[in-house]
Amino acid sequence: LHTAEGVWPLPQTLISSTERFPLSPQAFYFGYGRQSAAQQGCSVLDEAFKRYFSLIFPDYTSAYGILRFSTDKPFTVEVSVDRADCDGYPDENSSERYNMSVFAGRASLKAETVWGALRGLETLSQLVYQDDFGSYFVNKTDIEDFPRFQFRGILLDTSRHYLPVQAILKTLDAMAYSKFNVFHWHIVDDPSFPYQSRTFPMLSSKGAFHPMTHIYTQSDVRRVISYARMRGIRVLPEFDSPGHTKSWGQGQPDLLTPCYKGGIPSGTFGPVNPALPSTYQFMAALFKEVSSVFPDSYIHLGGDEVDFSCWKSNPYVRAFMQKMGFGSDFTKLEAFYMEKIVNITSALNKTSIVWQDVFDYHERRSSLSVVEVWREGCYLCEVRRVVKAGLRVILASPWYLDQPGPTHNWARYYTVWPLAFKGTEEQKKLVIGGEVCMWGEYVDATNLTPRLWPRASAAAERLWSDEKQTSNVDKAFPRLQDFRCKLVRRGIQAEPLYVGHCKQEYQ
Ligand SMILES: CC(=O)N[C@H]1NC[C@H](CO)[C@H](O)[C@@H]1O
Repeated sequence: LHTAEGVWPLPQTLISSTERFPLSPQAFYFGYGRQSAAQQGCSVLDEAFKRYFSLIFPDYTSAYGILRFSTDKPFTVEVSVDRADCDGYPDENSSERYNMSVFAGRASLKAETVWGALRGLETLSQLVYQDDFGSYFVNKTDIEDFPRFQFRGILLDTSRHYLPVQAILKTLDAMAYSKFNVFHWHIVDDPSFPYQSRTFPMLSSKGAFHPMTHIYTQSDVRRVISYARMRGIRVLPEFDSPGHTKSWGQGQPDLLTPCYKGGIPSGTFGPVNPALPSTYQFMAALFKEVSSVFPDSYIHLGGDEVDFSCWKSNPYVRAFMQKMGFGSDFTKLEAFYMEKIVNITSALNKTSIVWQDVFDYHERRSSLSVVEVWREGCYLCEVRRVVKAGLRVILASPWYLDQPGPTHNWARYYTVWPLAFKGTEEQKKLVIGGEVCMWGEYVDATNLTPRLWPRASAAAERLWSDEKQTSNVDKAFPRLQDFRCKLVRRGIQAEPLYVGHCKQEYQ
């Protein structure tokens, strides 16, 4: 697989030939085109040139190299971008389009933005191959490429199990190899609160599994955001409420609803208490901090799986319901609460994403922006309902990779057709992309990587490539096997798809 067929995800249009050019590491250069708006000193690309040199020539060390690679005909990769957004962040509108031509002695990579250039460098790194003697080659190739969907995410859950920062950075590396561009950080939940808030330090000192070893300091968070930016990956933080907030109550007394039994508090707590003004003051202060720590203009507010029984048992909440005219319809209370939080974050210039439960409960859906569809069943029916309401959709349902089941069944994540519902072109445009969810109930740093890769890469091709060219599982299988060996060579412990071998096995 030495042609562009060997690139995963498959580029939109590619023309490659059997003509090939030898490469020698000590005569291989990255440079900026004269017309490029970005030039030397562009942080994202300078870093990428170094990173991709090592990825393209993994066994090259200067001493070793000189002995072996004699053909020192120089090969230059000339990168040109229209916009020098070198010090900015990728966002939901960033163009990732690139065009690349590879011919004798030279490759020309052109893109609108540095983010598109990063995608082209990843493709180039997958086009280079070694013959059985270890010599490097690249075939003559012409590629025009761009993503089918703008939002291509991976969710990690760092509450059910704590993930060391190194595991998160490793996942960001692997994401870039498959051209994912959003890291959805489900950072806190019921069991633990590892985010160290400077406004409310008690949240992690009381709510983390351990206040010193199982936390993310502000510098840890900044490191993840910076590492992701260098790879053209957005970091989308999720602070899920009003449910999934048990750990919040440890550090913030009075935040959660006291459940009642027989007319008196039972000592257990439920979702965030929607009846207290102090709740919204706390939330406003927390989201004010979160909005300044995470630069992305989107924020995920959760809103999934709210159990109403505790709210029902609490006389003060019931009285609040009467006062608000909600009667005994608790979905109105959840909608009221979510609308308040959406308003808090939009006042902070953030666009919110919520799980589909919020949409399902809501009448006044106009206050919502993006809905993430995650429930099983006819998920395209749900997608259709959401786009008919004029809202944008992220599809996660078919890609819950944390779920047990025939884990080797990568085809199950490949044969997904996100737009296979009755709708207008306008409505289909509202499907902005999809997301692979790796929830943490049974996952920590010991099994995260093999459970995520290469199965998530099956979704990556669905989200990046042209559907017509990538709808045949039998044609994809050898390509994904080949790509899995590239991941292994790059130090990603991607599990095997079936019987076979890699030239270089993991060790
Ligand atoms: C939106 C959502 O998925 N909520 C919960 N659903 C089941 C998941 C495990 O597969 C997690 O527990 C997650 O917190």
